[in-house]
Amino acid sequence: MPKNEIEKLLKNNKVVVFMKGIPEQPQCGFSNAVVQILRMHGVNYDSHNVLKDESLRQGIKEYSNWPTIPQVYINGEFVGGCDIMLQMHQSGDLIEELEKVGIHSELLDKEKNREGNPGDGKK
Ligand SMILES: N[C@@H](CCC(=O)N[C@@H](CS)C(=O)NCC(=O)O)C(=O)O
Ligand code: FES
Repeated sequence: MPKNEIEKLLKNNKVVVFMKGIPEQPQCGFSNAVVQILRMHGVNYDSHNVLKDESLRQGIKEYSNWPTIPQVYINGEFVGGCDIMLQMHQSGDLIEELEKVGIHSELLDKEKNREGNPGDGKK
């Protein structure tokens, strides 16, 4: 798939995921991990199933110069695959990156509620 076609896909949503399968039924553990992470943050995103489109499967790897699927894009920029998303999730960087593009992570609200909730066992 040519670069300009991919750019069109990237413009459709702030968060775009290229994966194997669909969010409701990922076809690979790596794609599933990314879906689970985004779900935890309550992020709305576009997803594209590369297993249904061989030219997309190859095209997206050339576009990002990244050899594997899944691939997550925020504001049209390649962010990473499964390992990077997991790291960013664990470090808190993902919340920050989402915030930068005006997406408020649901996980942030949950953390705040915990801190502000007396009797939750936290000191
Ligand atoms: N370590 C990778 C795991 C993803 C991965 O290894 N994907 C492989 C197997 S699903 C892949 O896309 N291979 C090329 C292909 O299937 O086109 C990550 O962080 O995303
Ligand atoms: S499809 Fe086999 S590891 Fe992803």
